[in-house]
Amino acid sequence: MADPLPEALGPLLREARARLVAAGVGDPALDARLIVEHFSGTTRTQAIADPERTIDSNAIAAIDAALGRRAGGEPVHRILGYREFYGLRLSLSPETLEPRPDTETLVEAVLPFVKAMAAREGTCRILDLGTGTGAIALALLSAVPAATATGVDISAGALATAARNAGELGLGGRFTTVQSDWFEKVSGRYHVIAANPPYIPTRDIGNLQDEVRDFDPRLALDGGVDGLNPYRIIAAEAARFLEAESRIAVEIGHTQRDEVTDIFKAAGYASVAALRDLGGNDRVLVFQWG
Ligand SMILES: C[S@@+](CC[C@H](N)C(=O)[O-])C[C@H]1O[C@@H](n2cnc3c(N)ncnc32)[C@H](O)[C@@H]1O
Repeated sequence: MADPLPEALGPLLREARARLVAAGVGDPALDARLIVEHFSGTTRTQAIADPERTIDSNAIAAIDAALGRRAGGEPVHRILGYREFYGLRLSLSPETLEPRPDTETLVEAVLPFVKAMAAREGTCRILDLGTGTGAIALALLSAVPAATATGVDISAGALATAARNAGELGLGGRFTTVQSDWFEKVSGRYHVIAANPPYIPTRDIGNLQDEVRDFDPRLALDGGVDGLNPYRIIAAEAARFLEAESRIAVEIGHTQRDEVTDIFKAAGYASVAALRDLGGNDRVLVFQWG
């Protein structure tokens, strides 16, 4: 059994880190800091300025349990219950994918268009297909006060989390949710459709990192036999829900650029942009309709 954790903040952080190092965790210093700060309600500045500060026993017990979970392989943001995305704190639930920094590339890709549409038309209607935590829609709404968004997901649990996130961020008045199998229950027309659909081929799910395979919902990962099924459905049906001069932007797996481009071009869309993520991988494709 591990030694009891120290009560003073500085030594507590050091011991937390040592436990995660011993467990072989990838970024032990960062994860130890996130866990200690979250459960003790302290900040990085306090750890530097006041390392002798005493942490109460309830917080120590919570940190102890959280370190055990992290050492056992649970992703740190699942333990904290939230993840930052585009500067927004988004709550997670078992039904939601953890939003990833790569997906911020999609937000950046359509943001200028959303801003321009809102300036020209007084609004910009956004449809976020497979919204999960609401990450993409809420990031765009937070940046463009005149925009509105509809978040679609097949998972009722994900939509409940997205609606809660919208409310907590003060964006609930401009965000609605629709439980739907892609476009089945969707109505209206939109200036922007954004989607980060499941795109992992079914046979590759077993080879994903443990933290992804065991903790992100399978519904958020599995894109069918070749990983491209959701793109085929979206490309075939989106036109009926798009305004003239609109945009559709999709996140892709890093090897899928040509295949997904072909799917959208064959359905009548024109390619507008292809963007790479911070790691230099192909990540986002933007198409125009009309
Ligand atoms: C890769 S996750 C993306 C979540 C979020 N948009 C993000 O970027 O973090 C894909 C999402 O699509 C949803 N989904 C899967 N199949 C769907 C379907 N047939 N219709 C609607 N949503 C679906 C999943 O529940 C999941 O929330």
